[in-house]
Amino acid sequence: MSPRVVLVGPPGSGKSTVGALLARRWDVGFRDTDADIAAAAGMTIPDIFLTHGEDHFRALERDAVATALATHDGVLALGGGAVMADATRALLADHTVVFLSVELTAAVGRVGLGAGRPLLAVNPRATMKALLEQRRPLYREIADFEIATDGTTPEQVADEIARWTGEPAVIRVGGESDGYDVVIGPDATIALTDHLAGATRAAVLYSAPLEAHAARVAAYIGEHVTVLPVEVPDAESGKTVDVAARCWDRLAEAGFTRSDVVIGVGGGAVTDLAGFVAACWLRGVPVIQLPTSTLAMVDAAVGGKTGVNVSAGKNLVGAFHPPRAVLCDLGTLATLPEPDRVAGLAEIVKCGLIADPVILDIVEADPKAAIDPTSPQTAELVRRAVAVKAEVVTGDLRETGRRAILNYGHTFGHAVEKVEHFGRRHGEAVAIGMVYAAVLGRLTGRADLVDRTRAILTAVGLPTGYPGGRWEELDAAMRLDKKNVGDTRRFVLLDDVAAPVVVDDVTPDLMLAAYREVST
Ligand SMILES: NC(=O)c1ccc[n+]([C@@H]2O[C@H](COP(=O)([O-])OP(=O)(O)OC[C@H]3O[C@@H](n4cnc5c(N)ncnc54)[C@H](O)[C@@H]3O)[C@@H](O)[C@H]2O)c1
Ligand SMILES: O=C(O)C(=O)C[C@@H](O)[C@H](O)[C@H](O)COP(=O)(O)O
Repeated sequence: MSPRVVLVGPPGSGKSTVGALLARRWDVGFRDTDADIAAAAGMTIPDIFLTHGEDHFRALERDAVATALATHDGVLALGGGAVMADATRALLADHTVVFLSVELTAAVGRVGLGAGRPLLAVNPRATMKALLEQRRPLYREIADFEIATDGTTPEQVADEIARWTGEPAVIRVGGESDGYDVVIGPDATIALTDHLAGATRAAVLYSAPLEAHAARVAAYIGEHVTVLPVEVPDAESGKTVDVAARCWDRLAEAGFTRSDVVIGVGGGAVTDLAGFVAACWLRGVPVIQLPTSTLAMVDAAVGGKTGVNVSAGKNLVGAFHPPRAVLCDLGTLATLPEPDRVAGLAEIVKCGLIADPVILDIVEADPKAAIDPTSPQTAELVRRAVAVKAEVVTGDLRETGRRAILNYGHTFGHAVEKVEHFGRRHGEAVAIGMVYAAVLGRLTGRADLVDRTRAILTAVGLPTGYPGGRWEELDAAMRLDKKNVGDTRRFVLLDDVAAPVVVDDVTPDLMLAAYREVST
């Protein structure tokens, strides 16, 4: 038996409040070792200090922590000084420990001037400052995860801890009646059976690298529906009208009706194809997306854009067809090749640049963790990026206005993909496109984000330049961009981080100048 999570932190960090919230959320018990000590001694903590001294209290505390770690399976909060004991820190090494950090001002503001806290009885502010400095290294030594509680509510802290400990995040896209959930977690696939209502058949579209996962999905739903496995060519080679037609033939053979469901299992190319196949069959059947790449989770599978490529360009044929649900099983990322994980970070960084600067902070703080499919940072980055897209799409499903900001970096990025005959990863092209857009932003008098954009993309291994001598092809491809209206050329630029604007007044000279600046 072991606590689900152990909360440590200084006085005023909110351990007891957050601990009680988590216990209720998980329907488990909450235990506080300070309360255990007071109950066992039959007196308050201050009285223990006054009557028997701190050394005696610390001995009682060591025993109380050891007992709780061995006998409690819910949420456990330790007294602020418990980590001072070497023996306690040694015991905590085998448990999931979260450090709730708090800065001095907030801590003093929360605990007041020491009422009822023996260690803060004299000169509380100076004593608290010394405690924080003395104990912070010890908290960090034993913590698996640290969360700053300054400026946040206990509910927000509990949410973040729940996510970090693997609880699926559920993000709603659209309204309660016409929207859908995006479920993000280590085993999100298990939610699939919640979304098969009314279906007799399920066509599972997948490509070879996902054959094993698709087989697991088919086995998992096999007792609920008749499964029609449909293997499609991998990556961009599957995003064609011919492949879609072959899928429709398979649905016809299986007698697929409007109550049946298409399930896309794979990267963005598969989810785009699956969505397009579902959008057109019988003029629309439900699709459930099971994205297995970072990019598909944070972008392709969410938002309802479906489509295929044609010789004239990328994604030029398609439909808006929102899914019934999107299940982002983070566990599938373990087999995603690193270049594809890196490519997905481009769309995550994009979300940081257009809407959520915390994304940029997380990636800049630890680029390696951002690439690691098992890191808590990856889970948080996926959740934040999905939240950005969900908020934008909810307000503008068919890209009649604000949704265009999600296209940041794509005008030049899609042109790169076209010029390279879709041979380059979408995320890599978008990365180059974001540098191009940052240069255009500076050239048009907006914030200069070029260096920060280049630095963050380089830190995770994304390209930031493009060969020269290809302007005519690139310019011609950008003329076909779906954002363009009439003869105007529209770009999404940034007045500053999280301040996107859609403009149609970028001159050809500036477009060429920006290309020259990103040319390598
Ligand atoms: N519809 C939209 O709104 C939208 C948004 C962004 C991108 N897209 C589209 O998404 C596509 C890019 O998606 P992508 O980056 O996922 O590329 P992808 O679909 O080509 O997948 C990249 C490679 O990774 C493999 N793969 C995927 N998940 C895996 C896993 N868990 N384990 C092992 N291998 C795995 C795939 O089989 C493929 O070989 C592009 O076609 C782009 O246009 C669409
Ligand atoms: O969902 C959107 O809208 C986006 O622009 C998201 C993009 O990141 C994504 O690559 C999308 O597929 C591009 O849309 P498109 O309309 O330019 O094909």
